[in-house]
Amino acid sequence: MERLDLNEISAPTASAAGLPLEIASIYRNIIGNMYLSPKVIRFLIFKECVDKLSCETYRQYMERLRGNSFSNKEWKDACRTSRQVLETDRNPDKLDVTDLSCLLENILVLRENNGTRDFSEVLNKVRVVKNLRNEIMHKFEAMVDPRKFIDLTAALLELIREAGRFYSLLPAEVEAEEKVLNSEIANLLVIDKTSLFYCCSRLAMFGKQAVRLLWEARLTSEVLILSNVKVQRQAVFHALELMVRASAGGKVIPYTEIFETSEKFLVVTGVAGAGKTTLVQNIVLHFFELQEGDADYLRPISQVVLFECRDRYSETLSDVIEQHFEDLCSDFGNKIVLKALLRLDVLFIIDGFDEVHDISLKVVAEILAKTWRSNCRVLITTRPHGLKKLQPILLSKNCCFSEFEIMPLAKLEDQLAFLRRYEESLSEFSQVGEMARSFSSLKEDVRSLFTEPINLMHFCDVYKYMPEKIPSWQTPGDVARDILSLYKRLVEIKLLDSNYCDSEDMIEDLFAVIGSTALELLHNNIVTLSEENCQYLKRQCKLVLKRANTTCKIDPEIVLSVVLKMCRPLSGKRFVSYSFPHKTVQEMFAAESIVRRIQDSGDSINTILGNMSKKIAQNGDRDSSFAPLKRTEQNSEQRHPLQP
Ligand SMILES: Nc1ncnc2c1ncn2[C@@H]1O[C@H](COP(=O)(O)OP(=O)(O)OP(=O)(O)O)[C@@H](O)[C@H]1O
Repeated sequence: MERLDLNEISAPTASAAGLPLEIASIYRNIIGNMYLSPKVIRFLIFKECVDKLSCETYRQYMERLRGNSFSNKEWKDACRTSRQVLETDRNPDKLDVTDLSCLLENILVLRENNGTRDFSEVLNKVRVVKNLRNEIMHKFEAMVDPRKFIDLTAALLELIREAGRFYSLLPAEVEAEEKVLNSEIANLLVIDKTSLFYCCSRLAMFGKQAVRLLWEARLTSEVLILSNVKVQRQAVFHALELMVRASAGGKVIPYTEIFETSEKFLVVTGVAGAGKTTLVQNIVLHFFELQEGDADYLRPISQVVLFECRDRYSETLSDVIEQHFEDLCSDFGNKIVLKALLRLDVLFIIDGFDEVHDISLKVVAEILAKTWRSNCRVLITTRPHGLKKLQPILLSKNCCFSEFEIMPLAKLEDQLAFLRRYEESLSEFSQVGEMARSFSSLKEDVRSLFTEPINLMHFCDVYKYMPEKIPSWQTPGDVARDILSLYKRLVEIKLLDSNYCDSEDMIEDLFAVIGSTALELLHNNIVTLSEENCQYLKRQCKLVLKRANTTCKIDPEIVLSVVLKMCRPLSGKRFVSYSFPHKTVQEMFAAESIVRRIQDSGDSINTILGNMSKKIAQNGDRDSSFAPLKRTEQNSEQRHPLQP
């Protein structure tokens, strides 16, 4: 049985000690499924595969039995999620119940050519063990139920006896196997705190709570991009549809069905603002509700780990694990917790692969390398262009994946349903239905611009702050122009609040500075600003304000608080950072900056971007205001520097 180094763990926490019955049941059920069941099925595998050569992988062995090679499709259909381990492994030691039962079933079927052996009873008994595994590992109620362990051990003893009958073993051999099993069962009356399974048990018991603590408050509500109004994410969530790419020929499915595919790796693509991040955040929230009976599609998932590729602080997977399971990591150490996690059915979510940088790429690579042979699943979201970089990485790590694309909200009825949810949640819209009505009055070609949630969100903002603009929209270009002027209007309102009236030129200059910053950041693939980055931007704005020579004193923070939002760190050990309210907003500012430069200098986009690259290459990180975030000690007080 797998043991921990005693030096690696400290005493259990009081909470574990306070729940001895539950933890004891979980511990036994975990050992039953992760150790005893594989051991018994392996006993049958050894009997069945006496002619297997040690140098053969299981795929090669099966191909020898059937006399020819499997096509890729045949292999996938025969072995589903186990196909990669069975393709590479040569002995059954590292295979779990799912892999072992799949292997045994395939071999029995392959050998059955002359119909002389009736193996249906053996298979039935293996299936009982496998089903118990799935029930226990996927349902917390089953995992804490001590009767499940009794059922499992009875099923395992039955399986040994059936093996005796099927392989005509000597009674002494069967009895010896039963005796070993019974004594291992008896040993489980005492919890071995040095066993990896104990760490798995603690994770099963407390892991979800820890993840909930980290994410729930962050994800439950959404602050709307411009209005600073909070809505409940699940109340406004519009269930998106996804298109299955490649072999499935463009079938459209509800997002909850993506987990039904046999691939462990799921890639969800979507254009800017299509709703990728919102989708995964909604999935995480659903995961917390599992106990209440909702979200059955997440049943097979026992833990969730969410990693955002824009994260510039987590250097290893171990850092990510520590953020999620801080207490368990301090009891067992990060490495052990990660090792235990990989034995459970974890869903790793990697959000925004298109934003990946050198540091986060290492974390992504580690997740892929460590999960491909486990029962974990990995859901990755990316804008479509990120796929070019992602695909070769997935293939090099042996990760077969299914690809899904978020469908645009093309039908008017869907767009209206989307808007109505927000309208109903925003109490400030006194007359619910008015915003949707205003939307339906748009010209068809203008309306067809609003196929992504982010655009509908912008519609909500324009409707709130500049409803008079909407009837004048004739072309898609009119909409884009007004969304940016909306930001200018908001800054203007803020400045008016500070008694500053003559602001038009100055706002243009401020936006030029912000736009050029947004562009430089994007050029470096940076969507998260450090406090230093922010201070730099503030200094630039101060220069503009100084040049404007105003009589009243204006704090640049007033302006920046409209265009940047604070991102709270995931753990107290990390630092506050800032970002534009949405990447698409940063892109709008950057795009305007390019247009301004083209108008001023007549240069092409390529020349402008080429000059930026040259400047960065000449200066290196030394002078770049947007070098990767630095690890500096942070003030304990996390004040938004943009908020006076
Ligand atoms: N399914 C949805 N239901 C309700 N609102 C949504 C939904 N999807 C997205 N939104 C709204 O649209 C905004 C943009 O969506 P989101 O950030 O999820 O897009 P994205 O595809 O991750 O964008 P990007 O590629 O630019 O990072 C969200 O902040 C949210 O307000």
